[in-house]
Amino acid sequence: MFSTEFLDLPPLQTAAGTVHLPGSKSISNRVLLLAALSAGRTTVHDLLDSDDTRVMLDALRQLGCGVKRSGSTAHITGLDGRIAAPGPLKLFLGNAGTAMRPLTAALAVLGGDFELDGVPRMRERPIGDLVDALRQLGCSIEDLGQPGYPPLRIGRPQLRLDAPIRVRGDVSSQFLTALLLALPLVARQDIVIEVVGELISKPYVEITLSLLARFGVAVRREGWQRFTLPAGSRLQSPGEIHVEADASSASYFIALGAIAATAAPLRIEGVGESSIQGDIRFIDAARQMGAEVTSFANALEVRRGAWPLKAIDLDCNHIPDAAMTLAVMALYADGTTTLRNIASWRVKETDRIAAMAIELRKLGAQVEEGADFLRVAPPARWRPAAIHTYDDHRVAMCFSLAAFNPAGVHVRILDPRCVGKTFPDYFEALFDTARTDTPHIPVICVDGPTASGKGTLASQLAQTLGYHYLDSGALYRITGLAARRAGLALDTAHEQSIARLAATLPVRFEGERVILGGEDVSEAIRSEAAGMDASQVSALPSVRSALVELQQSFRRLPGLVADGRDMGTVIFPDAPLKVFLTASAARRAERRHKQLISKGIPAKIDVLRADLEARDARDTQRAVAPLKPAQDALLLDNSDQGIAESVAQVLGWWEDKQSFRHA
Ligand SMILES: Nc1ncnc2c1ncn2[C@@H]1O[C@H](COP(=O)(O)OP(=O)(O)O)[C@@H](O)[C@H]1O
Ligand SMILES: Nc1ccn([C@@H]2O[C@H](COP(=O)(O)OP(=O)(O)O)[C@@H](O)[C@H]2O)c(=O)n1
Repeated sequence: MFSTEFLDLPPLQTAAGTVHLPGSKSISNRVLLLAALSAGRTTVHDLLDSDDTRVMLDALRQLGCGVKRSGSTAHITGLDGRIAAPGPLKLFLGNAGTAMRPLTAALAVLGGDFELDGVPRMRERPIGDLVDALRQLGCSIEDLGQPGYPPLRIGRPQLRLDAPIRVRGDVSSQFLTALLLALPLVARQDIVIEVVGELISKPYVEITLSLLARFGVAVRREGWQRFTLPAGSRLQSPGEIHVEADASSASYFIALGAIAATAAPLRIEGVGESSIQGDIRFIDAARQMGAEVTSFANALEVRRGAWPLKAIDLDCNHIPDAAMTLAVMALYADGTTTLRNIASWRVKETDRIAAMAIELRKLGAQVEEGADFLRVAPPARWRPAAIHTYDDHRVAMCFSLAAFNPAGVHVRILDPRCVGKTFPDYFEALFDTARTDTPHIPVICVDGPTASGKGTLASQLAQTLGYHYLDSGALYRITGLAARRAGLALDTAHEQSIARLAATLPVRFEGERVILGGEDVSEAIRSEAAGMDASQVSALPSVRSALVELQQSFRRLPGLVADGRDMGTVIFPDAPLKVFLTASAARRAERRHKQLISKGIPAKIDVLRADLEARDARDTQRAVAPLKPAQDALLLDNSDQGIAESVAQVLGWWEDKQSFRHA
């Protein structure tokens, strides 16, 4: 997840490959409970890994259900309607409404001695309407705290199933869902549920009904008011079941395919067109705009069809969340797009109609907004923009698609971490599938002599910007180490052998750790001796060229900060910002001394200074890629600067180069 203040998207051009969407939370927890209550063993694929699903799995284990989990797959051995561990048992359900409500209903009709509780916030979330409905049925439920709220104690019921059960539908559809999931357990006769008040969130009840059907229970429905569980209903495992990905999350990648999958389709795994989620109908709208969508059992393939996209005029009431993505697709259309019947946008995470209008205008679009519509005409001239995201994950995700604009203007997404609500790795998934010509991928180079603070500065810049980081010195250090271990003297006589080693280094970077052939060498390469060895191998021209490609391969979306000696002069000559960092020899020796002592490595300041001057001399005098500022480098002497000051200075230079500074 990107937790930076902002994320700059360079111009993106095409899209390809495969994206795996995270599973839907509401489907995950329903499937787990149904699998646990049914007869037979169920393999659940693509389960969402989140707090709420972990809570549900723990509770099911406590109830004696067989649960085996490996990665995103879970094997559940169902209880076949009988609770193996009827208590006394205390179940802690965190803040998971999708666990608390249906478990309360299921345990209450089956009976036992259970106490259900959660975090303090859970004790503030109402459950009284469900409890009332269950009591009408003859369930024994005691309020242990404030009436109508958890914690609850559940005892043994005296079930009366002949009269219709009345449940309120206008507070939360989860109460109805809980009854629908639980009552098949006791359907010795037809059981009727009547909804009081206008049922909200109907698509979620659709999901419940559709999952019940997968588990062998066909609920009869009269409108949204009356539901009947037929006598003899029994939950039966379907064997295997896939948890669908969130269909509204899919919308960003369906749009991505429509806009940018020009050579081959973009594959979206986790959801197919036969999805039980209402938002999947986004596909129809995308097709109307020109997308070519092929659907598979649990995947979609999308490619660009009509281009430019076709403007549409659409009632979006049935896809309120996913429709926001259409507003950004409209930027690429051949005319004016109108999205109607979207009044609910005004009361979501933010006033989404207003937010979309403001941000689309920043990019140069002409936008008209009404109480319940949005009309978008594509920009005559695209403008770079810093997109405000209003703590709304969907604003952040859909505006990322503006980075494909044909003018190649940059797009800045402010507060990108807001995507965490539904899709924490959204931007990672985007960067995995988006393609752009290498020169578009920004690189900041930080070159300079040893102990000037390059590594410190470069890694902090990378962290602030959410960019990748290349410590090129580490590659020379690793080469030096590998050569030593191979028994090679680090001289010209062995240049070709060392170069061959360098070209095939089995090296992996795992965060701060450096792994060479399975061994963690992060410490070993940091010694001063390893630095001297690095300096020697780095003077060998064949070794330098052997490492060029590896270094350039670090230039990946969304950008790179690279530190070394020749980043700006040789490896990334086209980098938009090059910094040459220096400090006096005395200051550098002091810094290195402090650094080594703090790591418990003994060191003498005058020896360090002599070493670093020797290294400076070798680095600056070697024939190939000597240490020197690139012609277009900005010089920074940080002898009298603290770290934060150097970082701020360079970030200031970077901002000066950004076109949307004043956007
Ligand atoms: N501007 C600075 N002011 C003071 N100390 C610094 C500054 N930049 C870096 N340092 C310290 O100097 C030491 C060497 O920095 P490092 O980033 O390892 O240098 P390099 O990568 O250039 O060899 C580190 O302990 C770091 O904390
Ligand atoms: N791009 C680079 C990076 C490092 N090097 C060499 O590799 C050695 C170790 O690099 P480093 O950046 O880890 O060293 P320090 O600056 O931290 O001492 C340097 O002394 C340089 O001789 C290089 O030649 N070119």
